[in-house]
Amino acid sequence: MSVRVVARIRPLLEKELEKDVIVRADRVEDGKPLTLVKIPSPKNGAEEFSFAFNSVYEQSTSQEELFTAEVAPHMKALFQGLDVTIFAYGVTGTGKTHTMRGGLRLAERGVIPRLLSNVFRRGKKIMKDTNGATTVVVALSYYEIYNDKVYDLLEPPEKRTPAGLPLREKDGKTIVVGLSERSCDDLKDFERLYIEANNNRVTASTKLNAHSSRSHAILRVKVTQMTGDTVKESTASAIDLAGSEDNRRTDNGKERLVESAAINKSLFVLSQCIDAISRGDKRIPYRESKMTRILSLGQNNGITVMILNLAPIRSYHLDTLSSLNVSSRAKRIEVREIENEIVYKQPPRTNSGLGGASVQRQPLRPLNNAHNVHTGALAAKTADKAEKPDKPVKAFAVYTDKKPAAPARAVVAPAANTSVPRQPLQSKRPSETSDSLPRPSKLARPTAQSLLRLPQPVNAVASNHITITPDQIEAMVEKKVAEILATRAAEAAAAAGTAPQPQPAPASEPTVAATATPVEISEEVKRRLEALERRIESESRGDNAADDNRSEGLRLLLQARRAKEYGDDAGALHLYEKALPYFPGQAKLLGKIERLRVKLGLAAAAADDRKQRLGSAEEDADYQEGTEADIDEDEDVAGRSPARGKAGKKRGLKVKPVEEAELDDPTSPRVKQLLDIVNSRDLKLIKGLRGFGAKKAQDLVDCLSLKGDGESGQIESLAQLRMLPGMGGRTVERAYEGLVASGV
Ligand SMILES: Nc1ncnc2c1ncn2[C@@H]1O[C@H](COP(=O)(O)OP(=O)(O)OP(=O)(O)O)[C@@H](O)[C@H]1O
Repeated sequence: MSVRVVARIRPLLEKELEKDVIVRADRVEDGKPLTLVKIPSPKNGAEEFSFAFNSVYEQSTSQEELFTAEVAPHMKALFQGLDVTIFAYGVTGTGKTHTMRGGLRLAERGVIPRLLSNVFRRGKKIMKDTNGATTVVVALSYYEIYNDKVYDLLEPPEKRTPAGLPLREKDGKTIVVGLSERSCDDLKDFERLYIEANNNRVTASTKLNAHSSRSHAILRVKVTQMTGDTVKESTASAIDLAGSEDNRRTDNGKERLVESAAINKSLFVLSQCIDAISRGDKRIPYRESKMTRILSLGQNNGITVMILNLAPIRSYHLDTLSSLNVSSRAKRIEVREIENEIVYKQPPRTNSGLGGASVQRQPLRPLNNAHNVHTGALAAKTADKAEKPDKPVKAFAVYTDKKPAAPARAVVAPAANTSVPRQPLQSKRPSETSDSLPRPSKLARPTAQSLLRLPQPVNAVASNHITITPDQIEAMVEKKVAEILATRAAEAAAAAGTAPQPQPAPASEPTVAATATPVEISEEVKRRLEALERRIESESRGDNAADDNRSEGLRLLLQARRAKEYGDDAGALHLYEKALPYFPGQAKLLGKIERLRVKLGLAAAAADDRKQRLGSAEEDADYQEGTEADIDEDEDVAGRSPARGKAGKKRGLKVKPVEEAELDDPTSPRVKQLLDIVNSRDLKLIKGLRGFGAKKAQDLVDCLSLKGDGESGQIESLAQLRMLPGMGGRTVERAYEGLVASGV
């Protein structure tokens, strides 16, 4: 299966104002097609996020242009036996129904009527070209998923049962039991059926959209080609998903809230599936909602086009960012398309009810790299034809266009946060390099520069690797530490009513200031340097995963926020904790974690943790400022919540902070004990580690089992453990501290 992800920005509606437009389409460079969506940071309007897609369609794009570019190229594939799925995703009121169904006027017709028109035309042509030797039959099924129940839209509403139609797994496929199917001879037939069926669809008025679709609508167009004894069957599915919405913005009543919770939950599961697939997880949670079960993203074969609908205005800001993040993950899903097999009439092929998955599902094979390319021969061919000479960018990236803050400093060249594209590596596969479009660089872990909050160099955009030397790092760290210690000393002196300490050395002198004792400084410097070296070391390993860290962190935060909205506090906590390594020491994030832990009755550990973390959090707060960990709504961590009070009281429980050297000593009994537990791959034992919930433990076991059973499958050191997906420094430290505290 290949997934092509495109974005469409809808025009302004009546009453919407040009001055509120914040979303725009852009290109990587002049002369290239539109492939970027740009949107300002909600925290800092001067900073802009960019999301890259296979294609971006701006406000003025007509229905015909979208269809011609995104759907028409796959019609040939449909008749060659590939399943084609087109789905519209986005917040309510962003134009999904307009895109899929469209208006009544000819020019306003959306993807669905155009697709049907194309299918009938091609079908007739095939029959004519083969002098009737091949017969093409088109059949429709159309149903909706409303409040996680499936209803047949081709049947009158009175026939609906409260429980809806059941789903069943059969031969590895999900089928809707009892779904009707109508054969359809021409466009007129289709229009009659479709209009009638749409009257059965649940829509309602919300504050955001007067005719909001409250259900996911799935139209399956089954194309059966019969030549002699052979039958080739393929399905085009067009899916108009219900809009995700923020209930705080909709003033929804009880009924709407229930609907909305069901919609949001299924879309949340969809985003989790997309994430799981793009991470290469073995377990894809698609069974957790009917919509994802039916959509079978990650299970089906063929071609998928995901159209992300976006509203251009400010009132959708956070929702738009959230959708952009989800679709960005979808863009990384890439597996080979498989043509549906040809079957022979004897015995005749049974109708699947779902139509689409007429062959056994083939599990997704995610790409090892983070690029989305059409590797399938067919897709490559269509892509070549459709996209030459301006093939859309093949890589997905999220990055900010931070404006240079200060004059250039020659010493440091930043690794990321640039809007200037990076040249593709020569070693890449031809399909990745052939489009010759440069790939914009992504946000990575904080660079040495950002860690120290040095001014951005003017020439930042021209560079994409670290050129900082160890001596320079040392000088900078020492300078920064000296400044911090001096400030603290001054504050302490002021608080104690003693004379103020001297100010730190001027910025031009990257040496230790004379405000703290040499012993204090060298220990502090050593600790910071080691931490910094580890970070730089992992960064300079240069793997693509590190390159994605920031966007991964953002994604986790957005997911956590959603989980919280659904009342899934445990899930939210887990996701916030997973996000923490990407925003180490981020005060607000720590606050959210702490509050959730308290809420979930994990107060003691929260207090413990908080105290452990605060030391570095306070120091790090300045360079972390403005990271997207702040993206959501909660008040500052230093806040006055009862949680903090409670946590504060339990501080006596804190164990002695772990020395870094201790953690890196493989002969330390605790380190050995922790490694033994990890290497046992025993879920129960791992779950018993501090900071490990069921999910994290399962993730670790899954990850270890991927490494195999041989010697190489063993984790030899905590440094190695830290590098595993989902682990990170804090997790390992906490697990270690837990063992120390329990004194086992
Ligand atoms: N490309 C477009 N051109 C003109 N009007 C558009 C376009 N896209 C959307 N609209 C208009 O915007 C409004 C909202 O669109 P639509 O109902 O399709 O949103 P939706 O995403 O399907 O919302 P929901 O999820 O609530 O069903 C409609 O009035 C629609 O006509």
